[in-house]
Amino acid sequence: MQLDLLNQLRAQVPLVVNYANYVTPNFVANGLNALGASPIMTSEVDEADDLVKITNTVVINLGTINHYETDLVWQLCTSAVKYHKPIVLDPVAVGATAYRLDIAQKLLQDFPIAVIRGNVGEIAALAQVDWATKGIDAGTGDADPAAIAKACATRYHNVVALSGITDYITDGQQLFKVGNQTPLLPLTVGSGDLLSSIIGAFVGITDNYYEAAQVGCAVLACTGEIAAQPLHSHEGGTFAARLLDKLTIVDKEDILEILK
Ligand SMILES: Nc1ncnc2c1ncn2[C@@H]1O[C@H](COP(=O)(O)OP(=O)(O)O)[C@@H](O)[C@H]1O
Ligand SMILES: Cc1ncsc1CCOP(=O)(O)O
Ligand SMILES: [Mg+2]
Repeated sequence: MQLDLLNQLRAQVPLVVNYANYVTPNFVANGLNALGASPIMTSEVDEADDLVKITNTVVINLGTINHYETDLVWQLCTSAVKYHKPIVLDPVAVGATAYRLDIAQKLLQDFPIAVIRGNVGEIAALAQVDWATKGIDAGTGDADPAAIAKACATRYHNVVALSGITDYITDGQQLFKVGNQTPLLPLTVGSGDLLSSIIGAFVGITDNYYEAAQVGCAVLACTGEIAAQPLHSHEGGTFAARLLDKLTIVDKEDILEILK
């Protein structure tokens, strides 16, 4: 795993344009900023091309997608192709409604999405694997998450980061797992959104999107473990603040010391 990407990120301060949902943008922006990237959220189609021209990456989060903003999303992705900028997709709750699934599938059909980051319910929906999805959460099913992730990456010819108690990162062939975890991460609404944008920041500084996704998952999972260490299982609010504190100072050595 190329953990040197963390030092590279802090040296390069990649700009990450986020089409964010309206629930967690502040947490995502603060998390990116704490890690050393430079976030910008936008909701204006008339500035999309100018923003993408100067960005490292475009992150599309479908958490609160709506028919007023589909033109903005398509413009951000069209400009990303024009300026050869990678796109990361977070298909929030894509299995919950036909509307969300349709939008996600059209995006994947129309644009070369570099990385899809989602929980198992979301990735299963895109891979068309049976799974009982539950809104924004992972839901339940029998299929093997690693196989679901591989099926999704193979279908869309990209990298998939399937997050969960273990994170599975795959390009359809290779598979990498991150075993570090704390229950306080899934307890924090927005931790998945932040993970997608952190992966976006790493994708913005290397052409090896498979490596970038591995490092993004390892950084959040390990920093989460470090932040959670002194806390009780109900202290999600304190955890979110401590996570931002630790993202500011976590380094390659901290991660290598505990990486599982
Ligand atoms: N059951 C779990 N136990 C511990 N960590 C988890 C669990 N599920 C997800 N995570 C971690 O929480 C973070 C957010 O992932 P996840 O909750 O899967 O995304 P989302 O919020 O989009 O559903 C990731 O770092 C992931 O590794
Ligand atoms: C609750 C909610 N509703 C639409 S987006 C969103 C936040 C999802 O955040 P995450 O996927 O990181 O838990
Ligand atoms: Mg999510």
